Amino acid sequence: MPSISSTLTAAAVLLGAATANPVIAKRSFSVEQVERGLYLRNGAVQAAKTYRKYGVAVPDHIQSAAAAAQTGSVPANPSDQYDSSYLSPVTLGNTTVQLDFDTGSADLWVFSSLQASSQLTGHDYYKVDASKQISGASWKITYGDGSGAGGKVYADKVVVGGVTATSQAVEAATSVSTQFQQDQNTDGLLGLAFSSINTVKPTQQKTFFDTVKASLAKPLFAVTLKYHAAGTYDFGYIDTSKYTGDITYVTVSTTNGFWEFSPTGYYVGTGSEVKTTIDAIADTGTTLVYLPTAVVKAYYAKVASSQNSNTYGGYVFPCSATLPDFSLTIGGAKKTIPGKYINYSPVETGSSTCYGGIQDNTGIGFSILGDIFLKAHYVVHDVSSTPKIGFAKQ
Ligand SMILES: Cc1noc(C)c1CN(C)Cc1cc2n(n1)CCN(c1cc(N)ncn1)C2
Repeated sequence: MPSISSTLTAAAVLLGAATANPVIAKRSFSVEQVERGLYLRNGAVQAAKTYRKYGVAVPDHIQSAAAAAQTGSVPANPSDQYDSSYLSPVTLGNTTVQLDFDTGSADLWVFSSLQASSQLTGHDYYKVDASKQISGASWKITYGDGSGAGGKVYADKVVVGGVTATSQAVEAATSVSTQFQQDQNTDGLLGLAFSSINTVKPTQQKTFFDTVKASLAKPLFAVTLKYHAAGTYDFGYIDTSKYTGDITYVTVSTTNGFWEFSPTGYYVGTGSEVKTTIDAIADTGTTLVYLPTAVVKAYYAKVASSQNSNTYGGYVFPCSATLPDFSLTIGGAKKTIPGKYINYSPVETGSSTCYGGIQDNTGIGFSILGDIFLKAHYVVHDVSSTPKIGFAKQ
């Protein structure tokens, strides 16, 4: 078996012989170096990798630090038969509650012993400990649908799927809006947007992900919401068993505190691409998809007997309708919502008129890719360098 170097030499000679001119022309070229963004990775994990790469025993202190790199997974359970929201178990101090993980907000808040007991019926709630209170801190949040809550702030241990934040800001409610009072499934929210939109005053607090990201094996979380079934939120790792094909990544703008990016076109059913730039956020806390008027009109033009109803406040159609798929172009790749996911629910229990999962974004100021879109994809939220979001088909 010839040595590698002799083979390479022979190849070089052959290559040389292949050119007509016996003197190999001298060419020059330069490679421009581009400074890369900050790579936030778990140092011990990277160091251990390097030792292993060169066959060197990993020192114990690096081994144990790398071993300490956290990963975890928690279920995302539909709150009702229509996937109105998804709930995940979280342990705050020594109480486990069911929280709505919300990539569209940045407050971790929970029903608490600060509320009137009449508001706590049917809920698990956080029993505050005055010794853990963050003195002088308060919070107040209002969501896009007008619901909201407010209260005081405590620093406590928070565990999500085994990932532990030893001291996390826990926002204990003193009051919640009627939408939350009437929803006995939701004990609060865990915000996964950027901490720049956290509402705690006078000192803004970090999200759970911001608190733990440096301790994670990889500074990312992945969302697998499902159609009428339990999915997962994974922290610190990518689970290749949860998707098919490639993950398409796009850089996000964090200017508004959201996972915000711009699809460059859309498809209705088997139609051809309509190229148009759409400013959108990925938002697990929003049930439906909200898109520009023209896009929504083009979609329902292909749904027989659909109408934009003043009575029901949005596009409705016969529950028996066959709905076309809807796709967006993200990072040059076509990302599809199956038509059946776009039949959200009957407008009222027992009605044969159904409410669309795609609605008009008028008045919002941007588009929202809520659960109806997200439940068809494996969605990676990665802050290892410039924040980016990745979509793969489930
Ligand atoms: C939602 C929902 N839909 O049917 C039910 C039941 C619920 C849950 N229930 C009514 C209570 C409720 C209201 C809201 N949520 N939960 C989640 C936070 N909300 C958001 C988040 C966000 N990123 N963007 C807009 N709003 C509003």
